Amino acid sequence: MGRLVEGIWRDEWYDTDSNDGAFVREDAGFREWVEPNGRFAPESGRYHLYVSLACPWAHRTLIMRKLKGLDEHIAVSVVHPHMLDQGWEYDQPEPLYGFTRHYQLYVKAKPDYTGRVTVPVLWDKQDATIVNNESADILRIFNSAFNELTGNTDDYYPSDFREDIDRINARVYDEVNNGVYKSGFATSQKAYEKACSTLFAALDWLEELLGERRYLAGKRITEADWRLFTTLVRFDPVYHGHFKCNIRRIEDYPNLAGYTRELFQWPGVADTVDFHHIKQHYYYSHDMINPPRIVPLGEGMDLQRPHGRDKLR
Ligand SMILES: N[C@@H](CCC(=O)N[C@@H](CS)C(=O)NCC(=O)O)C(=O)O
Repeated sequence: MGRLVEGIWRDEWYDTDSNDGAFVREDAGFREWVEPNGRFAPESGRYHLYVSLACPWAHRTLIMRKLKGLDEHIAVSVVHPHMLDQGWEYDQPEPLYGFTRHYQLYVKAKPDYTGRVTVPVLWDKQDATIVNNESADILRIFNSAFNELTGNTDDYYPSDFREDIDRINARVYDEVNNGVYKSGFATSQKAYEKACSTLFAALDWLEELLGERRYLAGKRITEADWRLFTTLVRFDPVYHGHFKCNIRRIEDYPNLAGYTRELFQWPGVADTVDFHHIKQHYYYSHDMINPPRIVPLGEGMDLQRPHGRDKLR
């Protein structure tokens, strides 16, 4: 694990000391957009998506790529699940430049880049650069930018739901998606307890909401659901133990558990979930949390069971 400083790789762990033991996530460095008549036009085969199957942020983009029928237009490369002293690496050299380390892409895009080297990355083959490395943006790009090419106009950020979606996303991002990391990467008891209690208060809120609504924003599935799902599906097998988010399991929340199963069973989605990568990545890579690197056997809840969410229709 490390970061680039002016284009040079440095092996270092997150700095929590300057924040009283709390983990603070760095903002993504590339935030361009794919749009008709823009620098990055929506074209088939022009973009490449680099992901980790373990990473919840990258996972969202894989789901949206699937839901929006982009498989044949945007190819994908997957990093090895273990993120060690060279950061993310490729088992086989990646297809565009033969790189074996993910940071090489960042240096190619910006030779003096300073910052973390993360997945997902949406890469433009034409200009040989990173278009965007923020999953929340990539979701929205996939949601609408390629509609003319695919003919798929399914909308996961519909205008009349946006206010609700944005409000829900804001809390889910800070307290749940990032909340599990704040709990797991905390290096002081106080920072851990704060993150973990905030996380479970948010899960309690979601449990109640999902008792009234089939999906987070109402009757219709939206990006807010897919953003939450990738954290929920990792929760029982990884975050509950490895990140010490152990006040309850998702399985102990009837509505959240049924909802997680429904989203898992959504056409195409189960294929994007890889528990081997998920468990190997977290338990093996974070040796400061798990020094012997033992990967536990359990895989969490049975996601194939009927979800029973139809009753909320
Ligand atoms: N804001 C980014 C965060 C992405 C992110 O942090 N990805 C993790 C993997 S789950 C990563 O690549 N971490 C490497 C690092 O922080 O050095 C997004 O949502 O796309």
